Amino acid sequence: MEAVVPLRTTFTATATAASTARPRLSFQPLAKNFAFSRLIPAGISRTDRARSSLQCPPVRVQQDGSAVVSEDTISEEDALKIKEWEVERLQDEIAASQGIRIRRRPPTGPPLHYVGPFEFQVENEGNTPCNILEEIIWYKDKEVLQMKERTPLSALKKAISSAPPTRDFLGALRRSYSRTGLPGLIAEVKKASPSRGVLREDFNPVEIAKAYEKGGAACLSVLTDEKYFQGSFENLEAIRNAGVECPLLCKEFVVDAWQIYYARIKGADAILLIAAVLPDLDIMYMTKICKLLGLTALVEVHDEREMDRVLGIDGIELIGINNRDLGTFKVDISNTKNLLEGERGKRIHEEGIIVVGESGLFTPADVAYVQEAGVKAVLVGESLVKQKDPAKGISELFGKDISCEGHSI
Ligand SMILES: O=P(O)(O)OC[C@@H](O)[C@@H](O)c1c[nH]c2ccccc12
Repeated sequence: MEAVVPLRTTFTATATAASTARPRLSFQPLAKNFAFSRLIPAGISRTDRARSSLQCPPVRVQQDGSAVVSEDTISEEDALKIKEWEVERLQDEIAASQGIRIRRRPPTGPPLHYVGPFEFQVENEGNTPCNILEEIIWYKDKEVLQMKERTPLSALKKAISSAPPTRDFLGALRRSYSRTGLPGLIAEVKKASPSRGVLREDFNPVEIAKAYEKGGAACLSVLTDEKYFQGSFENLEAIRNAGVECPLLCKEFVVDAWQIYYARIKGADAILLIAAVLPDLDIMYMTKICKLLGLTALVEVHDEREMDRVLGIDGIELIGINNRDLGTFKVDISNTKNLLEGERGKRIHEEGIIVVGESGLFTPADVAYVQEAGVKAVLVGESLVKQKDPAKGISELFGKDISCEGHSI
C-alpha cells in the first residue's frame, strides 16, 4: 500500500533523467494525517546513532513536488529518525526566525536514495559548520549526549538535594561596585581560546583563582569547555574545593538544561547562556531552572537584535555584552557602548539589570570606557591570565589596587 505524503520538495535545479545536476531537497513537515506516531513505539528515546545514521525510506517524487512514500517499507526505527530530523529542522527554523544563525546540529538530511528514474541527493554543504561557534555547538551537542548517558538527570537531581548552597553572584558584583566605585570584576580562569591559542603554559587554575581573589576580583569565571578552551569541570570543582570564596561562573556552551544541573553539582554559582545559540524559549526555560537551583544566569548578547530579544524576556537580571563576535573573533569594545545607548540603556537602568562588559579589556582606559557606557561589571580573561602575577594584573587593569587590603579604598 502506498500513502501519498506531502513531503514537499523544493528544487533549486531541475533534474532530468539525463541530468547530473543535484537539486536541493528541502523537506517540509509531514502532514498531520500521516500518523508516524503510531509507528513509533513508546519509550524510544533519541540516540546519537539514530541522528547520525539517517536513512531515507523509499520516496518517489511526483511531478507536482509531492513525494510518495511506501508506508509498508518504513521501519519503526526509520520513521522515528525522520520525525526527529523534522523536529530538529523545525527548531532550526524557529531559531532562524529569531535571527539565530547557529544551528544546533548539522542538518544531515535523509541521504541519497534511489527514487525511480531520477536520483536526488540532499546537498551536503549545509553539514559544514558556518563558523567556529557553530562548530563548537555541534561538538558540544554530541559531548552532552554522552555525558547525559553517563550521569542521567535523576542522579544529578539527587546529588543537588545534598549539595552546599550557592553563593550570591549578583550580590558580590553589587558589593564590589559600591566598595570600589569601579565595575565589579569577574576574573576569568582561561587557559586557551580558539582565537588566541594557549594564553598561559604554566596553567594552575587554583593558584590563578586564589591570586584573582587576593587581587580584588568580585567573582571568578571558569572555562569548562575542554576541546576549544582547554578548560574542565575538574578545574571548577578544584577551585570551589580549594576554599576560594568568590562566587563562580561556569563558562560553558549550554545547549541542554542538563548542563545547568551538572554545573550546579560541580560548584557553580552562575552559568552563561548565549543568546546567539539559544532561542527565546530556551532562555526563558533555562533562566527558570537557574533560579530553581539558586544559580545566577548571565545571558550574553552580541548585537542589538540579541539585546532586544533578551530584554523581552521576564526575570533577566544579568546581561553580558560580548565585545567579541564569537563567530568571527572580531573584538570591538565600542560594542558595549553601542548596545547601551538610547532606549535600551534607559530600559536596562529602569529594570535594575546589571550589565557586564565582556572581552577585549586591557587597560584602565578600556575599563573607564565601558563604565562610562553604563556597565557595573567587567569580565576579563586574557589581560589578567597572561600576567606572571594575576593579582598585580588586576591593579594594572584598574589603574589602582582594588583588593580588600588596598590603600586606595
Ligand atoms: O579574554 P578576554 O578577551 O578578556 O575575554 C574574556 C571573556 O569575555 C571571554 O572569554 C568570553 C566571553 N564570552 C564567552 C563565551 C564563551 C567562551 C568565552 C567567552
